[in-house]
Amino acid sequence: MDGMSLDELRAEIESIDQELVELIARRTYVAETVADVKRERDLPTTDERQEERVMERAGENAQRFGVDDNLVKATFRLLIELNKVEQRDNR
Ligand SMILES: C=C(O[C@@H]1C=C(C(=O)O)C=C[C@H]1O)C(=O)O
Repeated sequence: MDGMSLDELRAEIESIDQELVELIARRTYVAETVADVKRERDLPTTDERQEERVMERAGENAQRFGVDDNLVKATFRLLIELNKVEQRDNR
């Protein structure tokens, strides 16, 4: 990163942002498929134990990569909530 111009650094962020959106789209798509399975089995949208596992993993991965775990956990909290809104809308 050292020695890169402001424009080059911003181009790098733009490319990362695109990857992030692609990953969010993939996560949302899989969660929609999870919702289909739940609907078939008459299971509730929310699974608190699974949410705890996801949040714990998020914290562990944040530490592994040396980023603030509150930031990472807040991001995952939002992703989970958005998925549940989407799952409920599709019921
Ligand atoms: C996707 C699921 O549905 C909900 C959303 C979750 C998520 O976004 O990670 C986790 C648990 C559920 O409350 C699931 O059960 O796996």
